[in-house]
Amino acid sequence: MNNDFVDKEIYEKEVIQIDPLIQQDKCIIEVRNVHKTYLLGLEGVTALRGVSFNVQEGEFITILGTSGCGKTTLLNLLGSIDLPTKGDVRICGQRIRASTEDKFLASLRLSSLGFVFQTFNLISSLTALENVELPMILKGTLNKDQIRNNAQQLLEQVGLGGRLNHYPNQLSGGEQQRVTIARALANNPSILLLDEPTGDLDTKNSDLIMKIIIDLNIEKGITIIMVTHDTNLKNYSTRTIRMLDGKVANDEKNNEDNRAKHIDDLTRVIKQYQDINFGVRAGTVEENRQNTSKTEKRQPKNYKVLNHLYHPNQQLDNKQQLPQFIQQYNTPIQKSNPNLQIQNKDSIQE
Ligand SMILES: Nc1ncnc2c1ncn2[C@@H]1O[C@H](COP(=O)(O)OP(=O)(O)OP(=O)(O)O)[C@@H](O)[C@H]1O
Repeated sequence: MNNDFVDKEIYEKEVIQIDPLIQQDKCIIEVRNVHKTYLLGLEGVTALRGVSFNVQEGEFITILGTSGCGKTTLLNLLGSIDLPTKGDVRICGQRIRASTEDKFLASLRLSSLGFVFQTFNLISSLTALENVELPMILKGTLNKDQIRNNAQQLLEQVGLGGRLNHYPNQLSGGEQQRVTIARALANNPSILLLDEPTGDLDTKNSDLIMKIIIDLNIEKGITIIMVTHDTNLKNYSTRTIRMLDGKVANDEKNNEDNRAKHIDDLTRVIKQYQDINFGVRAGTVEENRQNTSKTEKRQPKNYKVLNHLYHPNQQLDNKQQLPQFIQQYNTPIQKSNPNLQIQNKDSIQE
């Protein structure tokens, strides 16, 4: 990591109360009594009301709960996209709090975290290959050839070796989501955070995406945290957290045999798709409509393109802006975080 980005908080050794049953050395995320209140006009909207749990390295956690219970808010805090109003979040040993600098958070996200959202968030003016290259260019530790090779390999891993130079609008929804996964993996993240990754996909593409995610967890040991409305998807994970009204209502380990059976079934189904027609095509509008019974309808979030990788409010809409953008990224500018201004710590409703 570039030393310019290293926040002095890295060296702080503040003691946080850890559940004694959990092995501290394998704990990759710690969430302690986290609250989040958004200020909407003059009123506070409380999204999280005292959430605590630990995530162990290599876990695959599904977060379920009804609309508005705080799942996305929690995922954003776990990904350091947003900051808690009160409470402690530690990601890969780094403490995140309201005063943590944006530059440090952006660097942490770039190095350790991968994000996949329901809406694919690809840059429309860049090819699949260039979209996957971007996080590596921004990190700035590899040369041009290494970046190109890595991006190509990642796209091959998700079955898109034949689509390297396609632009997002030349790809199906499932293919775009696979590019997003390849991009999320570009800097070898320890943690992959997914918000409804299959929410906009038909069953076949949803199956294929899930298989890729499962393989990343089992074969590469990447810690997965996935928000979904599709309760069936919990069968592929090792643990399920159910949220209710901004709190954890239930947190339990999933049955390993049940998981293995569902993964076997999924592998078999995918093999059938590929036997019939190599690759998985996106569903037609009609097919997608028919498939919605499986997943509760959800309004897609209006994420700004790739904001999760960079500073808040940073926009990158076309290729021409890229060099200037990279230069800006490498220049230590401290931008104020709007969330800090709208939070009123005294107004938290317990
Ligand atoms: N930026 C914001 N400003 C104000 N209120 C917000 C903001 N983001 C979320 N909220 C509110 O916080 C609460 C939790 O929202 P969140 O998006 O985390 O829920 P969710 O469980 O992910 O819902 P869904 O499943 O519908 O996506 C909701 O009441 C929502 O209206």
